[in-house]
Amino acid sequence: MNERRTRKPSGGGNRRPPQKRKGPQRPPAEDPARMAAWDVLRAVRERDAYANLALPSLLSQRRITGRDAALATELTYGTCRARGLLDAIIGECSDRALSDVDPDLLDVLRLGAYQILRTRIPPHASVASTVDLVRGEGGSHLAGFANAVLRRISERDEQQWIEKVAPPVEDDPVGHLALRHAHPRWIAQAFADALGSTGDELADALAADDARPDVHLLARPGEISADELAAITGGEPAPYSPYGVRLDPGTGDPGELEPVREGFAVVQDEGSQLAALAVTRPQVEGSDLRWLDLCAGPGGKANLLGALLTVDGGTLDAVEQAPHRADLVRRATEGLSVRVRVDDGREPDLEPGYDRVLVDAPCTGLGALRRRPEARWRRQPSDLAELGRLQRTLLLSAVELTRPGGVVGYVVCSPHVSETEGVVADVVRRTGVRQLDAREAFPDVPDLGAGPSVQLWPHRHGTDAMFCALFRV
Ligand SMILES: C[S@@+](CC[C@H](N)C(=O)[O-])C[C@H]1O[C@@H](n2cnc3c(N)ncnc32)[C@H](O)[C@@H]1O
Repeated sequence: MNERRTRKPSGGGNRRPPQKRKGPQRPPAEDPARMAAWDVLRAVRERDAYANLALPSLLSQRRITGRDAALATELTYGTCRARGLLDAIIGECSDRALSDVDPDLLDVLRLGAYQILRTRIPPHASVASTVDLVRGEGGSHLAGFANAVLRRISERDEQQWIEKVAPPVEDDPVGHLALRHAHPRWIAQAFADALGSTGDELADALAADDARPDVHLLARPGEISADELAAITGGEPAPYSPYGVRLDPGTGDPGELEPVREGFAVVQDEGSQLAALAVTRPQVEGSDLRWLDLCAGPGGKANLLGALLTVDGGTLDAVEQAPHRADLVRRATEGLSVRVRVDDGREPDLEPGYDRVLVDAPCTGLGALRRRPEARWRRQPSDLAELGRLQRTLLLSAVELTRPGGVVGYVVCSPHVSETEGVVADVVRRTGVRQLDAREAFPDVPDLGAGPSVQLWPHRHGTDAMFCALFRV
């Protein structure tokens, strides 16, 4: 093998870093798609920006549309998702530790590596276009470093790199699958614990979690039926939610659809619809017109519950601690019989005696990683302890606020057992509240496991990984 090609290139650390770019205001470059992707990667790293908010706003500021916008989207989201896998491979191809490589340069190497390994762009074009970016921003010596690293990466395809850098599946199945599907190990382990699998099902779950999710709409009850909405939007009725519509992947921006602009429909994952509906399913004796949503912002489930209750003549109280998120709830539930309150759900200033209470608790969001490309690399296991305390306290508060015979639903968008079964077991032990078989509240949904709680999964149900437990007070 050619010695120059096998020698690990060094660079970045002691040399002049790429000039700081001036952010979104700078004029579009010759390669607007890649430049936009690079700028968003930097905003994610430096400012903790959300890629799925930063990118659309930057595309619109720079008037990037059509194929360039599609390419920028693919490169930005794909690179954010695959970061851990890309870093492992880049690390193999550089003689410097990644921590010694200038962070801007590392971002562009990730962008180049992603193109080489996970797109149909020919490897030589991926290398050349990335090196051009570096040359334009950082000068020729850094371009040389980038060229050497990326050319080494292009000597193998993704499968071959995984075989080289991942731990052997026989020694460490979770570690192997985590790297193969570009997830942090602790998250792959959390999925494995929840599924009871370190084999094929874990691989399916991680693969589905690494894919672009379908977009679902909620047809607002009382406004439009799912069949009508599907006919207007060209989507199809969702498999399980009577109010859900699954959009065709080529539909474009769902916010531009007429029924969404006019407020007859909103974007909402089918799993969220099912979890909200589950709280309405168990029978309660006597009055059933006073419901509470204890963690309501930004108002997705309050919208569905409020619409159902408005049709029946009841009222939903929607509590949200953050004022700006309470505003979102107000907007989402305009025209419905919903009272929005800014309050702390742990000790709200409310009259107890609700017929149904939903606790859609703050959580790690490990069940919706598909929707936030960078989220899997930002979350930390240390987030769990504080969230766990909050989740327990909110669920205990919900039990206190519910009348005897009423129903409480505990929902999190996470399969992590410490946020799901751990919280449920603790609250059942402390209060003696009776857990219901939540599977009965998900009619016609297959593969719900042994119960009594329900855990939805992208690979089984095509939804986010929502967890739902139901209780009778
Ligand atoms: C998972 S989100 C709820 C999503 C919402 N149910 C929906 O479907 O759109 C959790 C919400 O709880 C809010 N929250 C956090 N701590 C709270 C507290 N102590 N009391 C009330 N709300 C709280 C957060 O600001 C966040 O908006």
